[in-house]
Amino acid sequence: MKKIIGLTGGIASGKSTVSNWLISQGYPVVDADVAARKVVEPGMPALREITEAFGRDILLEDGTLNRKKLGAIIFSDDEKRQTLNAIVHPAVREWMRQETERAFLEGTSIVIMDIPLLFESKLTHMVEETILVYVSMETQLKRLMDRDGYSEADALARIRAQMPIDDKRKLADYIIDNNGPVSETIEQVKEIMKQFK
Ligand SMILES: CC(C)(COP(=O)(O)OP(=O)(O)OC[C@H]1O[C@@H](n2cnc3c(N)ncnc32)[C@H](O)[C@@H]1O)[C@@H](O)C(=O)NCCC(=O)NCCS
Ligand SMILES: Nc1ncnc2c1ncn2[C@@H]1O[C@H](COP(=O)(O)OP(=O)(O)OP(=O)(O)O)[C@@H](O)[C@H]1O
Repeated sequence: MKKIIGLTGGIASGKSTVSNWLISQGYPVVDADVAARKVVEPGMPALREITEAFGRDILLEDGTLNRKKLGAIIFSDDEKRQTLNAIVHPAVREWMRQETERAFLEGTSIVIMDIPLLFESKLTHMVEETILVYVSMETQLKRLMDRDGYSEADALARIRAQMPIDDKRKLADYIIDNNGPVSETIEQVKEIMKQFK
């Protein structure tokens, strides 16, 4: 039986911490953030569309996307974020579908899709089960600022660009509480994964 599990959470909630452990255990993880980088590489149609919408100044000198600049624009402007999403998300979905198909062809029975915007983008139809990596907003803000060095205002803008993580709790099939130490988080992941064996 083939199964696709959606792993989600808010920004800096600990998805990579969980998915890195799953990868270390041999589970195939298809990551939407990786997809979102692949589909805007030089030469890809989405990058051309981004330069048409945001201007050529959105590129670095070597022709790659200036992610820092684009992030500063889209996390402070809902309309511009929607413009970017409309360009990038269809290509991300297609890449995710292909990678998942490839993993199944290689013989796996479970694929984990790591999708930060699983609920916001209404992508639950792509998966059979949903796992939320949960932290309180306080922990989320602190970890985001510590990891990426954002000011509180910049970190809050990123958090507010997503569905409040407390609302995601109501939508998820499984919830992993990542407020404590990583070891406790991994114990919870192990318990959940037992059910899919
Ligand atoms: C704006 C961009 C260039 C900023 O790049 P940067 O390297 O700083 O961030 P990165 O891509 O690593 O994303 C970090 C996190 O930000 C959050 N995030 C990214 N894009 C969005 C968005 N459009 N809306 C809400 N949250 C987002 C996610 O939690 C993600 O895990 C980049 O995030 C992007 O291209 N976003 C649009 C694609 C997208 O929606 N990606 C999220 C998964 S599909
Ligand atoms: N249980 C924990 N205790 C302490 N720090 C943690 C814990 N879990 C994650 N972190 C740290 O918090 C930060 C965010 O975690 P991680 O990068 O896994 O989140 P993410 O959800 O993948 O983020 P993003 O949405 O930005 O991709 C990282 O610096 C990570 O090392």
